[in-house]
Amino acid sequence: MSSPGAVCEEGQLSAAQADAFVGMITAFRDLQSTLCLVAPPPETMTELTGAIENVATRLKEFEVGEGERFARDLGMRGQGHPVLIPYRVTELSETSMLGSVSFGLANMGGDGTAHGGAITMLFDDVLGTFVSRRGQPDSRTAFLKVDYRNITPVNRELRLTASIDRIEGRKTFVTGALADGDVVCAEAEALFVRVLPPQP
Ligand SMILES: CCCCCCCCCCCCCCCC(=O)SCCNC(=O)CCNC(=O)[C@H](O)C(C)(C)COP(=O)(O)OP(=O)(O)OC[C@H]1O[C@@H](n2cnc3c(N)ncnc32)[C@H](O)[C@@H]1OP(=O)(O)O
Repeated sequence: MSSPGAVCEEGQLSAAQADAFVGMITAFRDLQSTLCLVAPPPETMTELTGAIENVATRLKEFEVGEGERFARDLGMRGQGHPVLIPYRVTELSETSMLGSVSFGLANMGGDGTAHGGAITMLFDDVLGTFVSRRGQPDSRTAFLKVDYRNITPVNRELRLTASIDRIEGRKTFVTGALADGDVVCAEAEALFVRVLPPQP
């Protein structure tokens, strides 16, 4: 079955590899979310811990070097990484981006709202990827400021916007926002600086 929204147009993976990997990551995310909801008896937890350890042991058979790892195929917009928040890009121009995102239960801080750190991580990933595509590749976050304007609900489709404000030499200044309908949940302001060789 094809995973909805699997995107790898810039990556090295074939469509079949990308679909299969995103499927595995999606199952892992479901596990993380489920863990936030349950209260099993100790013997069940011991049994399931063994099952999870077995999966990790099996996967370790396929460890590869940097550059060959599927999770680093960053063309997949957060979908191919077990911890990043997956999002969709619906419009992309030279200086702006529109997309959508939904935080899962595993990203919850409390009372059905997203953890502030998860929101900041989303902005870093979205703005960094956007700068790589439309600003300057090989840039790193120099600063990232987030204003939490209102609570950010989990399990709800939110609007994600980003724009490049200006480029000065190696510096790309960007802003981003996350909104629930007309309500602005959070806003971000960031500077990405293009690294110079031999910087890693
Ligand atoms: C095939 C295609 C694929 C496409 C799809 C690709 C996808 C690919 C997506 C990646 C998506 C992941 C996005 C995550 C991105 C991270 O999270 S990166 C990790 C977090 N960031 C870091 O670890 C950065 C650590 N810091 C550093 O490495 C260095 O401090 C930096 C940022 C490279 C800058 O150091 P530097 O190169 O020595 O530059 P430096 O001379 O200090 O500063 C350059 C200029 O920036 C200014 N500046 C530097 N820092 C600051 C600051 N904090 N505040 C204000 N100004 C500053 C300086 O004042 C200077 O300004 P000018 O004098 O030129 O006007």
